[in-house]
Amino acid sequence: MNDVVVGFIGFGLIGGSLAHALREQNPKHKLTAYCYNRNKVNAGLTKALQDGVLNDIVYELEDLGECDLLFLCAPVLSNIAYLAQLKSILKPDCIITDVGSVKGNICKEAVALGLGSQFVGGHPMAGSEKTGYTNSSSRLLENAYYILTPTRETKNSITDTLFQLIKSLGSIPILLNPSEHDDITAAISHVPHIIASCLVNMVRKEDNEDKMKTLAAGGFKDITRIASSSPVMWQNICLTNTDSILRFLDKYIHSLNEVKESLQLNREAAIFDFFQDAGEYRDSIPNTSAGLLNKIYELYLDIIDETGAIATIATLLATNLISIKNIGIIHNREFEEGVLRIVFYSQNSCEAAASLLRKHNYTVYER
Ligand SMILES: NC(=O)C1=CN([C@@H]2O[C@H](COP(=O)(O)OP(=O)(O)OC[C@H]3O[C@@H](n4cnc5c(N)ncnc54)[C@H](O)[C@@H]3O)[C@@H](O)[C@H]2O)C=CC1
Ligand SMILES: O=C(O)C(=O)Cc1ccc(O)cc1
Repeated sequence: MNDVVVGFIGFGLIGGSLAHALREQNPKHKLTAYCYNRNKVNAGLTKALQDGVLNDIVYELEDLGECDLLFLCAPVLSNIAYLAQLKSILKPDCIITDVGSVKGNICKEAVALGLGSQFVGGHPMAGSEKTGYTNSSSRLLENAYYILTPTRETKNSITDTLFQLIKSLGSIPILLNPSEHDDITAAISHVPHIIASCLVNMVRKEDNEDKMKTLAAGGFKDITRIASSSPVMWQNICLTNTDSILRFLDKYIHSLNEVKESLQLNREAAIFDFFQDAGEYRDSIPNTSAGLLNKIYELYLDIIDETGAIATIATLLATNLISIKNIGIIHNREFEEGVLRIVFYSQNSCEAAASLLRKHNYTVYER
C-alpha cells in the first residue's frame, strides 16, 4: 500500500507503535488520529504530531471519511462501539481493522452492521504492561506474530492487502478464525493476566507490615509483571471474552485443586512430576523466535565466579559501543553450573558481542 491515508482511533501503546512502523515504512503515508476528548489536551497526540509520526489530529469522526485504512486501537468495547458510528462515514473500500485482544465480538458486530466485507480483525501478539504513545515504538511489532481474523464475508483482496502490509511492518501475520483466536488467547494471555493479579492481590491482602513486599524476590516480580497493565484494557477483555476465559479458569482451578490434594496426601511422586512436567514444557517454548514478547537477542557465557567478572565484561562491551539490555547469572537444566546471560537490543549487537567475547577467550553459547 503506497501513500495511503491511514486513520487511528485510540492512539496509545499499540496505535502509536503501528504509526511509528508505518511512518518508517513510507514517509508519504498520511497518518491521522482521532481525538475523542476535545476538552482534554492529549499529550500523546500532540507529541506524535511534533515527532512527525502523525500528519493530522481530527476531532470529528466525519473527518476520517478519506481513510483508505482505519485502525481501531482503543479498548475492546470502545472499538466495537465505533463501528456503528463509522458505518455511514467510511468509504466502501476503506479497510477497517482493529488491534483488540478479543476477536469474536467485533467480527460479529462488523458483519451485523454490513461492514463484514471490509473488516479484518487484527491482534498484534506484542506489547507490554506499559501504556500510552510515550512507550510506543516500531520495534514492538518487529518479529511479533500478528493474528488476522477475517470475517466470513471479508473480501480476499482486503485480507491479502492487510496481510502484506503487516508483513512489511516487520511482524509475522497469521490467519485464525475469531473463536479459535479467543480460545488460544484466553489460555495463554487472558487467564494468565487474571492469575498474576490474583497473586498480587493475595499478597496485598496478607502483607500487613509490608514484609512480603520488601522480600518479594525476582520470581514473584517476574510472574506478576503483567499485573501492572491497564485495568480498563483488562476489564474490557474480561467482559468480551468471558466464555473462553471462564472455561480456562475452570481448568486452572481444577489443576490447583489437584496440587492441593497432592500436598494434603503427601504424594511425593505427584508433586515432583507436577514441577517436572511444567518445567519441561516451559523450557520447550521457543525463546529466540517471536512470541508474546519481542524477539530476544541473547547469549550465554561461562565466567569465573569472582568479584569484578561481570564488570569486566560490561566494560569490554561498553568500550566497543555495544549496549546491554540486561545481564545476570542464570541457573537452569541446560547450564548446570550457572552461566552469565546477556541480552542485547539487536541481532547485530548480539553477533558483534559474541565475536568480541570469543576474541577475548570467553566460551560463548548462542541459542
Ligand atoms: N497493551 C498490550 O500489550 C496490547 C494491547 N492490545 C489491544 O490494543 C488496544 C489498545 O491497547 P494499548 O495501546 O495497549 O492501550 P493504551 O492505554 O496505551 O492506549 C489506548 C488509547 O485509547 C484511548 N481511548 C480510550 N478510550 C477511547 C475511546 N472511547 N475512544 C478513542 N480512544 C480511546 C486512550 O486515551 C489511549 O490513548 C486494546 O484493545 C488492547 O486490547 C493488543 C495487543 C497488545
Ligand atoms: O506484556 C505482556 O507480556 C503481554 O502479555 C502483552 C500483551 C497484552 C495483551 C495482548 O492482547 C497481547 C500482549
